Amino acid sequence: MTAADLDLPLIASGKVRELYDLDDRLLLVASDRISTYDVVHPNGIPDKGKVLTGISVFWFDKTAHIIPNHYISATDGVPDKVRGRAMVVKKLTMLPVECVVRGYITGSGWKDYQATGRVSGIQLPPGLRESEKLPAPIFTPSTKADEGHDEPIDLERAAEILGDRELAGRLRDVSIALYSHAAGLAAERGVILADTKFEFGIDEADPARPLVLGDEVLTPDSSRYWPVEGYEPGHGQPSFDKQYVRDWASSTGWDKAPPAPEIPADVVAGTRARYVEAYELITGEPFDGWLSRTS
Ligand SMILES: N#Cc1c(N)ncnc1-c1cnn(Cc2cccc(F)c2)c1
Repeated sequence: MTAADLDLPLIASGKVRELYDLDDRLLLVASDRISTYDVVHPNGIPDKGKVLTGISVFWFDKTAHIIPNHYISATDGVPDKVRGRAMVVKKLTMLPVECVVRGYITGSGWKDYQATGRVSGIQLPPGLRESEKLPAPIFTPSTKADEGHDEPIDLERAAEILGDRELAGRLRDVSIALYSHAAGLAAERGVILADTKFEFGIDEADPARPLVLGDEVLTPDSSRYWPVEGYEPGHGQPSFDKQYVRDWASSTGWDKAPPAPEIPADVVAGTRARYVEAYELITGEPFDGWLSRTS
């Protein structure tokens, strides 16, 4: 699968997203590409990009009272070719720290905890089980790696990288406030928000140089969502959106090294259904509503 190939200057491209230049703004495009075990499959999931964009727009609206964000529009200025899966956003000076908040101990955090009893330098109580809810959400920042995985850092190192101890503390406080608010709303809808990653920037176009929430926000690609039904500490939890395709990938005997296998039509359809279900559970709205609002 290729990038959206728009007649716009491409600024950046990730595994599943592209960023285009609109002079004083940017166009953030979510593709239908899907990666499992950090490898992108040759065929995508129809409407995945639209689901993730719709979820971001939902959360930008629900969190704007906590911190301003870069979202401008999902219609005005969006080329027809990517309508519904692209956002016009403010051009920010992005901060070089990934702001991860964990409400549950899992993934790389679980591995660090098993090895050291700590995550990103934060001492946790002994005896926690995998996937257990933490006594309180923790801020576990990481550096942005160009290749490979981001490196976990503690708050002091984040302050050094930012060159601003107060800003590091603000990123921690705002990230935890955003996570806690979103986790509360998700819980009301029967979904556990286990952890998430925020990215922030400075809006230099504003004389006040405010801190602004950027990137995608609280999507299944930047977060771990688990169904409350069946939640059980002591082992890994099924990913709300990707478990279906991960289970298939594991059943094929694929060694998880590139190239990733082509996803069969039935697994594509089942995965699309999980993404649409995630949109409707998280937002409380029918997915068709997003498509009609942006078509
Ligand atoms: N969001 C945002 C943003 C902004 N509002 N202003 C300036 N820069 C960025 C920006 C730069 N890199 N990224 C990550 C990224 C996102 C999407 C696709 C990619 F390839 C890479 C985000």
